[in-house]
This record gives sequence, C-alpha cells and structure tokens, in this order.
Amino acid sequence: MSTRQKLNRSSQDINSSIPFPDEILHLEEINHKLDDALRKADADVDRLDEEYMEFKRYMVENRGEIDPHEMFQNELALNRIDNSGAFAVGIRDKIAKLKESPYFSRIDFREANAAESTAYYIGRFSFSHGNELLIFDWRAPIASMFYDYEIGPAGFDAPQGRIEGALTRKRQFKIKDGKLEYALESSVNIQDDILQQELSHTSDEKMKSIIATIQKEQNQIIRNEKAGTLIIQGVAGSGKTSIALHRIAFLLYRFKDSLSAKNVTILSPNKVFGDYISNVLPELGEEPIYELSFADIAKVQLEGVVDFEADKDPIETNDGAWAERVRFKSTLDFVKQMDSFIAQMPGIVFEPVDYTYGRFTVKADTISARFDAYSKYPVKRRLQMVANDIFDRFDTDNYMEEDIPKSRTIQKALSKMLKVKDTLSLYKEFYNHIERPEMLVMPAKKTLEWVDVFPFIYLHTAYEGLKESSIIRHLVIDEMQDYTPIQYAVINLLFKCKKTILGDFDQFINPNHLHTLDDIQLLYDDVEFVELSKSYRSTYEIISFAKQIKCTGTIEAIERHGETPALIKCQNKRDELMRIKSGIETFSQTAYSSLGIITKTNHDAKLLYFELSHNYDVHLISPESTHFVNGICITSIQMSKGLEFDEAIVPYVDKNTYFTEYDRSLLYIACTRAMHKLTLLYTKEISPLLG
Ligand SMILES: Nc1ncnc2c1ncn2[C@@H]1O[C@H](COP(=O)(O)OP(=O)(O)OP(=O)(O)O)[C@@H](O)[C@H]1O
Repeated sequence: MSTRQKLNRSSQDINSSIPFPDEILHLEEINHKLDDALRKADADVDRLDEEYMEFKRYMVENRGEIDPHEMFQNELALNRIDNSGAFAVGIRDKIAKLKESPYFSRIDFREANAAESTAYYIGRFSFSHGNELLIFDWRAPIASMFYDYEIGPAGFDAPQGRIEGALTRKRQFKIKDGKLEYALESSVNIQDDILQQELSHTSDEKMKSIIATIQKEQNQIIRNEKAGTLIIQGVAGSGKTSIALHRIAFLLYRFKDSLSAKNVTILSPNKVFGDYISNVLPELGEEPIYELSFADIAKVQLEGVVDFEADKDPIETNDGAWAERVRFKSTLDFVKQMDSFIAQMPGIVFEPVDYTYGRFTVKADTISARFDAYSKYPVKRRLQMVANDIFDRFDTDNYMEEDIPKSRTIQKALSKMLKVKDTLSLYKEFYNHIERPEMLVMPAKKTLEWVDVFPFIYLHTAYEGLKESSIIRHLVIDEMQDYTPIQYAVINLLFKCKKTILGDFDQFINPNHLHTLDDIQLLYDDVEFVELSKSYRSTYEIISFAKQIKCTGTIEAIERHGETPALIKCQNKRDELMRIKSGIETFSQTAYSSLGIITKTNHDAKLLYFELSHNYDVHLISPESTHFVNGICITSIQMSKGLEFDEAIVPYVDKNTYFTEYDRSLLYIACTRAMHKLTLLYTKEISPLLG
C-alpha cells in the first residue's frame, strides 16, 4: 500500500466512525452566522477604506486653504481612521480563518450544583454573533478543561476564582473548508486517534499550530503564567518549540493589555529556523515576534567598541589551542572568575587623588567614598555621578559666585585617575589577573574571537554599561544547550524580563562546550523546571532506533508505527552516491513532502549538493541560508536542528566519520529529524556507534 493510500485510510477510519447529525446542523448554523459576520466585516472594511480615501482627497485638494491647526486635527483624524481600518481588517481576517475551520472541540460542562450542562465550542479564536458567544478561544480559561480533563470531575481557573464541576461530554471535530470531516466522542478514548492522525500527516513547509491536540503536560507549560524563568528540557520531538510559541500566544491573549508581540523576542539559532517557525503565531492570530541571534546582540553592543570574528565550526576546525580556549570559557566556573574580577575591578582600575580647582578642593578619600556609594553602576557611569556630586558641593560652597568647573570638566579629571582606559585593556588585564594570558588570542587589531565576545560584553557592562532594551518583556531562548553560562549571564543583564528557555542537553553540537543543564539553572533564582519525555515527531521505530544510538533514559515514543529504519552497506563511495540518488527517486514517488539528506558537516553537505543539483531539484541549507523550503534538502546536522522531514537519509555513517561520544549526539540529532522514514548509508565499516 502506498504512503498516500495509508494516510487516506487512516482518515477514512476516523470519518466513518461516528456520524453526528446534531453537529452537522450546528455547524450549518455557525457557518450561516460566520457568513453574516464576514459580510458585515467586509462592509466595515470597505466603509473605512472609502472614508480614508475621501478624507485624504479632501486634504490634498484643500492643502493651501487649511490652516495648520486644522491640518493637524485632520491628520489625527486620518490616523484614527487608518487604525480603525487596520482593526477591521484584523477582525475580517479572523472570521475568514474561522470559516475554514470554526472549532475543533466541544465540551459540555456542568457547574457544581447546576442542574444542566452547557455546551462550549472551542476554536482558534472566539466568535460572537448578536449577544451570543458561540465559539471560545482555545486560550480562554474554560477551554483549558478540554486539554486537562476527560469525562468526570473537572474545573478551571476563571478570573473570579476556581470553578468546579463536571465534564459531561467531550467531542472532537475536524472541520475543513467549513465541512465536518469527522466528529468523535471522547468517551471512547479517541484522543490518541486524533493525535495519531495529526502526526501521520506529511510535513508542511513551515511549523504549524497544534491547538487541537495539545497534550495535558504541554498545556500546563503553555498556561503557566507565573514562572519568572521557565526551563524546558525535552527530548527530541517533544514539542518544545511548538509549546514555546503556543505559550507566547497564550501570554499575549492573557495579558493583552500589557503585553504585545513587539514585547516578545526569540533568540533563535539561525535564520532558517526563524523562518521555519515564523507561521505559528500568525496562524494563531497574533503578530509575528522579533527574532534575534547572539551575533545580532553582539553587533549592537560592540558597535564602535571592538570588532569580532564569526564563530568557527568546531567540527571543521582542527586547532587544539583554540578548542582549549573555547572549553575554558564554556563553564560556570569561568563566569565565577569573571564575577570575582568584576567585584575587585573598581578598586583595581580607579585610583583617586585630591581634585583642586581654584580655591575648591575635594579630597581623594571623599572621591573614593562617593565612588563606592554608586557600586551598582558601571565604572564610567559612577565617574559621571561622582562628578555631579562634586559639582553640587562646589556650587553650594560657592557663596562668592566664583568660576567653578562644569560637571563634565570634573568628570574628565576623574577619568584621568583611571588606570585602565577602555574595556579592551581591562579584558586583557583579566587574563593576566587569573594568570591565564594564553587564553586570550586576538585574530587582528581590536578584533575578538567569537568566544571572547560575550565575556567581553560582560566586562564592558561593568566598566561602561550596556545598551539596554526595556521594550522586551518576555524572552524565548531555543536550543538552550548551545549557549554557554557567560552568554546567559549577559542575556540576564540585558533582558531583565520573564524567560522561556528550552532545549535538549542530549542534542549538544559543540564538542568544546563543557557546561551542563545544572549550570544554566544555577544562573536563575526564579527558575521553574519542566521535563518532557514523550516524542511526537517520529514513529515508534525511528525513536527505538535513535534510543539505541543514544540512550537518553527518558525518551518515550508515541505508538505510531512505520517502517524500521534501514541501515544500508554500500560497496564504495560511488555506490553510496547511487543509493542516495535512488533514495531521491523513491521519495519522489511517495506522498511525502520533504526529504532531508543530512551530513555531518556543512562542507559535506555542500559537496553533496554540487554532486546532486545537476540532476535533481535539491536545496542546500547552509549557515548562510535564510529560508526553509520543503522538498529535497541537503544539510548538515548543525543546520538541521529544530527542523523535521517526512523522510531522512543520513549518509556516510562509517567508522571514520562517527566514532566519538560527541558524534553519538550528532547521529541522534540526525535520526530524530525524520518523521516517518529513515535510511542510513555507509561504505566499508559501519560506525561503532551503530554496530
Ligand atoms: N500535541 C501535539 N499535537 C500534534 N503534534 C505535536 C504535538 N506536540 C508536538 N507535535 C509535533 O511534533 C513535532 C516536533 O515538535 P517540535 O519541533 O516543537 O519539537 P522539539 O521538542 O522542539 O524538537 P527538537 O528538539 O527535536 O527539534 C512537530 O511536528 C510538532 O507539530
């Protein structure tokens, strides 16, 4: 049976199971009301559009005659119409989306002591018609019961307090293009069937929302409003990225008066990943959020201060001394060494002497005392504050109205008492201080290696101060295992806001990073930690295979079955290439949408791409890529992180390519990118990690 037939069959099994005439009628009624609402929304948009154009025309035609005050009023009015227009378009778009699929579930809830149950339909957005609330947003308090409870006692946290009662019915629906494809009663425990159906789909071009099948443990993370810092350690495919995005959608809904999309940022590993996840929030009716990389942050903070090199690829860089420097700076201990230096640094760098201007003098002791009083500020800022204090004192004493120095002049004099003139000199001093001068190597004048960028910024913060951003109120950090404690230390200074930090310490890609999950947790006082062990992406067979490569202890596969992964021995490299080609040809005849050919290095991916691109429509995903494209992708393990493919081919799994413990992580990442089918190829001897 072909893949397409299999996929169709599983949907037919569900289709034929339960016909619900009452639900068909209900949907018809909702469709009518949605049509009506859409007509009204269209009319509103047209009316506001016309009003805007009319007003604009009036202003252009009468520009010379309108006095400036009236002009200003008119511009304000025009802005108001424009905003109302944008709002009306937003409403219309939501109704149009609801028309495709108005809701995905119904729960009947009987409040304690009430005689009867009330039915609530839950969908992507809420929808009212007349005075009736017909569909509840999946993020509404009452909707949480759909995710949290089966039939029986249930409750939810309403704004006015906890409401207890019982769920008396739970139905799930699949509505496509306004038509009911299936409806299922939860009492027969179909939750899993629907999840299976969702998971057996072929991949979409971009990550999609999962509101109809969010699992209980995922819902608890999504609806966690209290955590200051929420750290999610989850096995490959456990839905971490999905959940983080749904959590943002939930928080935007829950705190709509104080939080908007522009207050949320995601630190993502690369542009391809950013593009891959960019649809989820718009699909949920929210604006996309801003994405940042660590390099973007460094660019802003170090502009005009120092230059820096891009990071080197640890797999393709054969430089032991460099690797040692990276290892040295990747630990929590390194942050502690910097903290200890920073604590002593003001005393080391600032040596006050008496300051005299005409008959006005301030003693070194007084300067020192004032300098100490501002200990929570960066050194340079402290000098400015001390200079202001000295100025105030001179000014108060200046009863004869003599010439006194300006605050800036005093500050300049204080700056001369600094033994270190800039952060770069101070950074060099740090390595002398800890007696490891060999740990700092500068590739060019005033240019840092990537590994020095965040330690440098950390010191710069204490010496000169950061360019802070107060606009961000929630920060999401994905692939947390890839960042070192010093990077977190800088992020914590820069973004003093709530955080959702997620990743998987079994998916380490940097062999020179020595930090652990515990180290990251120790950097936060307000941390709440959650672990996810169920993997939703891959079939049972693929997860069982991945588990043999890396026994992550907790990983638990979902009961969705597929082909056993194939491990194919090739005669030689030519034969291996032929097998890849025949894999591509077989893939082209299936219903799958994406095939990932995943190599160990970016270099190998590029070579393979050149080899295949003459004859096949293939895409290369390299560190320079900016977009994710469905189809046949050739990429490295590093770039495949966070992505998924219907089918994955992992070539070159021989003993000379994958042999270290670290390679184990890489193979684990590569194999867990596959949703439905996995093939591994090797020539000569197989990797000992697979044998
Ligand atoms: N409750 C769910 N219902 C339907 N699909 C789900 C659910 N949870 C996760 N998935 C699907 O599982 C896949 C993996 O999700 P996601 O990429 O968020 O996992 P991850 O933990 O970030 O993975 P990794 O660390 O391996 O990159 C996605 O296709 C996602 O849609």
